[in-house]
This record gives sequence, C-alpha cells and structure tokens, in this order.
Amino acid sequence: MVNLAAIQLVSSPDPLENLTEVARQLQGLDKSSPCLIVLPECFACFGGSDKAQMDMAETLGEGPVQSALAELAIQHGVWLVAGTLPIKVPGKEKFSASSLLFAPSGEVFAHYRKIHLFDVQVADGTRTYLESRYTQPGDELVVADTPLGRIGMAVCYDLRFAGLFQAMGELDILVLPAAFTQVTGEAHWWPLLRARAIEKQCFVVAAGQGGEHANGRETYGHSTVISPWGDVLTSLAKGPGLVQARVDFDQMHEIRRNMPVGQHNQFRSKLIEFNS
Ligand SMILES: O=C(O)CNC(=O)[C@H](CS)NC(=O)CCC(=O)C(=O)O
Repeated sequence: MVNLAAIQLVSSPDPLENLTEVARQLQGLDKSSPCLIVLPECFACFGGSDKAQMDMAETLGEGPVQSALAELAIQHGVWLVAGTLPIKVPGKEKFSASSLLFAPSGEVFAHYRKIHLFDVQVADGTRTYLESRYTQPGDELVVADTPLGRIGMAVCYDLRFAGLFQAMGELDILVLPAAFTQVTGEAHWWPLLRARAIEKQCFVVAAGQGGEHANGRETYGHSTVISPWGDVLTSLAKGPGLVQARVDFDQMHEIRRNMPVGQHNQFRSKLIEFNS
C-alpha cells in the first residue's frame, strides 16, 4: 500500500505563511504506509506581484524554501512533490516554474521545469494570463523511477497536452501541482484529469490552489486522487486542507492485464529519466 496525498492551499504572497500551512497540514498525514505528498503550483508565493515571485526565486539546491522542504521530507519520512518554485535559470532573466521531487532523505531526486506556459485569455474575459512574461519554459519530460513507482511529473496547464503523457511511457503515478482558474477548472478539470488516469492506467494526484487570493484571483481547487480506472477516490472543493488515499497497485496491474493499453500503444518517444 502507498498513501497518495495532496495538500490544497490558498497561498498568499508570503512564503513563511505558506510553509507554515504546509507543515500544519502534514500533521494530518496517515504515515502507516509509504507516502507521496503533492503541493500546489506556486505553493510558496501566489496572488502577489510578478516581482514577489522574481524576488523569491532560488538557485537550484540552495535557498531557504528548498531547505525547509528538505527538512519536512526528512521529518515526515515522505516523498514530496514541492508544487512549483521559481528556480533561477543560468544565463536567463526569467525563472523556471520548477517542480522538485524530494526523497525522504531530503535530496532533490528529480526536477521538472513546466513546459507549457499559460498565455491565455480566459473564456469569460475575466483575465488575460501571460505566464511567459516571467517564466522560462522547460524542454524536458521527466519521469522519476522511485521505490514508490514511476512518477510522471507535470504542472497545471501541461494537463491539456496529451502528447506529453504519451511520451512519458508507462507510469504508476502522475503528479500535477496546479492553480487552475475558476472558469477553466469548472469546465475542464475533471474530464482532463480522469482522462489522463484512464489513458495512462495510473493513479493521478492533483494538488490545487483553491480559493480567493490577495490579488482577487479565484482558483478552482478540487485537489484529488484518481484511480487508474478513473474513479475519484477523494477530493476537496475549496480552502486549505489535506486529501489522501491509501492505494494498492494490484488494482492497477489487474486493469493492465485485462486491457493492455501500454502494449497496444503504437507511439514511442524519447524521454529523460531520473533513476534511483
Ligand atoms: O502565474 C502565476 O502566478 C502562477 N501560475 C499560474 O497560475 C499558472 C499560469 S498563469 N496557471 C495555469 O497554468 C492555469 C492553467 C489553467 O487554469 C487551465 O489550463 O485551464
């Protein structure tokens, strides 16, 4: 059994405040099985100015937020997907929206830089988003081969690009830190997430920002754990909280035996792997 968990936040622009909330939510974790916890996109700083994010950007492997995260992973003995953090890109002005996977040892086991940037006019005209104005896109797929299983890493808007997940090959768990808008979340969050779980025949752990933020932005929330059959095992609509589901991978192997989608897949692609 493995406990798959997501912490939902309504992050402020203040990293200390948000890290304190993460530490508080971790107190509710069921540690009777090995745990994987996912934090939301921009968990440490959200709803402020672009400058607030630029100012807190850290160099990979050093900085107060990364140190705090490593400490939490060690303290609780868990695998921790630290949502996204602004991480400096050598030689570039912009930072990458980096999703770091911490091992229970506190080491950064894998590092995914969000590939697809959300430069979008939201349907009801509420807001125009231009993530590329301050974020450097990544260009590598990342699958972390861990003792818990093969973990595919993606962030938020990436969810809309099915080719990304096809290219990842076989996955046991897909993690998705997110900050979906209220408008697009209402319309697309569930069909996209459940489709990914079904087509990859894997568990999906999605951690969202979920509420009203300092700059008036509304995020959709609905953090969740979804089974390889597409069932929603747990979810939380809005507000800070912890969702968790102890899962048995036998169900996943049974589904794959009966419907060997992976073997029938006619598409193959190169990918970057981080191995233990
Ligand atoms: O910009 C920030 O402060 C933090 N980053 C985000 O909130 C990102 C980019 S704006 N949000 C998304 O990608 C929403 C995707 C989405 O809602 C969808 O695909 O429907």
